[in-house]
This record gives sequence, structure tokens and C-alpha cells, in this order.
Amino acid sequence: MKLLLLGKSGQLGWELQRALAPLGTLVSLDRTDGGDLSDSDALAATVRRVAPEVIVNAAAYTAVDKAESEEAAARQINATAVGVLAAEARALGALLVHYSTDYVFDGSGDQARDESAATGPLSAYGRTKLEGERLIAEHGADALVLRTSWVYAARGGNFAKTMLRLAAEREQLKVVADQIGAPTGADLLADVTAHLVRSATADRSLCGVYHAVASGATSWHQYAQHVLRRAAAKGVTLKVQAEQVEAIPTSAYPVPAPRPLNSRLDNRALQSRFGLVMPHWQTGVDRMLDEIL
Ligand SMILES: NC(=O)C1=CN([C@@H]2O[C@H](COP(=O)(O)OP(=O)(O)OC[C@H]3O[C@@H](n4cnc5c(N)ncnc54)[C@H](OP(=O)(O)O)[C@@H]3O)[C@@H](O)[C@H]2O)C=CC1
Ligand SMILES: Cc1cn([C@H]2C[C@H](O)[C@@H](COP(=O)(O)OP(=O)(O)O[C@H]3O[C@@H](C)C(=O)[C@@H](O)[C@H]3O)O2)c(=O)[nH]c1=O
Ligand SMILES: [Mg+2]
Repeated sequence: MKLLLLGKSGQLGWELQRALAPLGTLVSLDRTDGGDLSDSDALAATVRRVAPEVIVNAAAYTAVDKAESEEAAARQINATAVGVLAAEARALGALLVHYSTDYVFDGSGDQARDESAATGPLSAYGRTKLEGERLIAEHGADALVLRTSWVYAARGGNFAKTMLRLAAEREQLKVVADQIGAPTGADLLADVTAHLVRSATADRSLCGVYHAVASGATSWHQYAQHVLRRAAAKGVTLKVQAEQVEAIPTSAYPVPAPRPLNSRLDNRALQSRFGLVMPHWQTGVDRMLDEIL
């Protein structure tokens, strides 16, 4: 089997390079070597040249606040280019694997949302990611669209690493306590992707949209505290201790892009349809911290 991976250098792309390797011949690209999603024509030409049986797209415009002032750029990467991949996948008869986000939802209520829940993005990032999902559906490509949340990895930038840095530099740390979701490891997501690719290439009826998140839920505030507690236990010197992190409401942290308050995603369909178990979010976070600290 021939696979094409786009966005090989991101948090998820890096883990996918590892997880997809045993499935076949893997061609991994980033924007510097033919996999630039800002150039639709070049992207289409690349897919035709490689002619893969599976396309895995880990590239995205993920700067949530910046997207508010650069929506056109975000749309090109998160939607238009995804439409190109879907059209090329359809023409090749290839399976397309793509990632989406909790930010396609408005975050109302306090229940976990399943795949059929109504969308309602609050931000430019969320809107463009939803447009990407819709273009895949419109092109009729066989696809796995995996909505995930709060992604972290040992390699790359993420909230956990930001908290470790700020707690070492600053005297004070304030973190929102009313946004709830599940931190999900790029390593877990990559391994799950490999399982799904094996299953869905053998049985295309498994294609669809799935919520692919770790189990359990937490607030960004509790997540920050958890990270700092583990770091302190490992002897890392911090100026702000876990107990000193101030819990604030979203209204006290003004940023350009509104975030959903309730980012809980129901991962039961993914687990039951593919016979997988999604571990609790703390399992993966602790493993990542053991690796980087
Ligand atoms: N990070 C998160 O918290 C979440 C992410 N997701 C989704 O998961 C997927 C993977 O995200 P993650 O790995 O965390 O994101 P990262 O930001 O770590 O990686 C995104 C990658 O996309 C690349 N990229 C950006 N623009 C282009 C372009 N024009 N052409 C080619 N590559 C480009 C970036 O390259 P460069 O570094 O050169 O810009 C980077 O390597 C995305 O679809 C994202 O929307 C969903 C929920 C949460
Ligand atoms: C740095 C910092 C952030 N925050 C808040 C801002 C925000 O509400 C929350 C998390 O901050 P981030 O900048 O990591 O948030 P953000 O970049 O919005 O994270 C999102 O990225 C995209 C790509 C996704 O798809 C989402 O699932 C989600 O992971 O914490 C604080 O309250 N205090 C702080 O000191
Ligand atoms: Mg961010």
C-alpha cells in the first residue's frame, strides 16, 4: 500500500511518520518539498504524481487567534486545499484521512457531543475547519474525518509546554477554568489512525466522521495544575506552583478568537466501531511529561 502524508513536521505529522510507516510505502511531505497547501495546483499535481491509495492530511492552519485576522489564509489551508485533496482522492479511488476539531461546535451545554450533533463554530479557525469537513463530504471521497481536541506532543508547541515555560518564568499564572475538554496525545491519535486506515481500506463502509479524543475531561486550569504538579514532583524548579495557578473565567482572558466552553466530544462510536479503547487523558499527558522532563 502506498500512503501520502501531508504536514509531516507538525505535532501529529511527526507521530504519523512513525505510526504509518509499517503500513506500506510512505511518502511524507511538508510545505518545503511539494506538500504546500497554500498552492492548490501544485498540491493536486503532487497527489497525481505520488498516486497514493491513502492520503493522510495532518497539515493545518492552527493559529486560532491569528486566524481571526487571516481568515482567507486559514481558509486556503483548512478548507480549499482539503477540497483539492478530496477531489484527487475521489479521482484516484484513494482513502482520505483528515483531522478536524472541537472548535466546529459552539460549546453550549455540559454534555459530550456525538458525531451527529449540530455544529456552530465561534471562530475563524472553527469555521474554516468545518468548511474543510463539508468539502470532503461534497466531493464524495471515501474519508475518515477525525475530530480531536487539545492536541499535545513531546515534539512541537502546545498548552502543556507553554504552562511549563510560563511557570518557570513568571511570578503569576492565570488560567481559564470554565472551558472543558480532553487533552489528546498526537501519539495516540497517530496510532489510532493506523488502526483505522487498516480497517477502512479493507471495509470502506467504515468511512465517516468520528470523535477521536482521549477519555475523561478537564479544564485548562486543572490541566495546567496537573502538568505543574508532575513537573514539581520530578524536581523541576518552578516560580508558580500548581496550587498557585489562579482559576479565572473565560471573560477574564480576552483573546481575538472565542473558544467553546464545552469541548467534550463523545468518543464511543470510534471505540465501538473499530474495537479500540481510548485511554484517559492523564495517561498520555503523564507519558509525555516523563519523556520531556
Ligand atoms: N493542535 C491542536 O490542539 C488541535 C489540532 N487539531 C487538528 O489536528 C491536526 C494536526 O494538528 P497539529 O499537529 O496539532 O498542528 P501543528 O500546528 O503542530 O501542525 C500543523 C502543521 O501544518 C503545517 N502547515 C501549515 N500551513 C501549511 C501549508 N501551507 N502547507 C503545508 N503545511 C502547512 C505546519 O507547518 P509549519 O510549521 O511549516 O507552519 C505544521 O507542520 C490539524 O488538522 C488540526 O486542525 C484538532 C484539534 C486540536
Ligand atoms: C497561555 C494561556 C492560555 N490560557 C487559555 C487560552 C485558551 O482558552 C486556553 C488554551 O490556550 P491555547 O492557546 O492552547 O488554546 P488554543 O490554541 O485555542 O487550543 C486549540 O487549538 C486548536 C488548534 C484546536 O483545535 C483546539 O482543540 C485547541 O487545542 O487557555 C489561559 O487562560 N492562560 C494562559 O496563560
Ligand atoms: Mg494554540
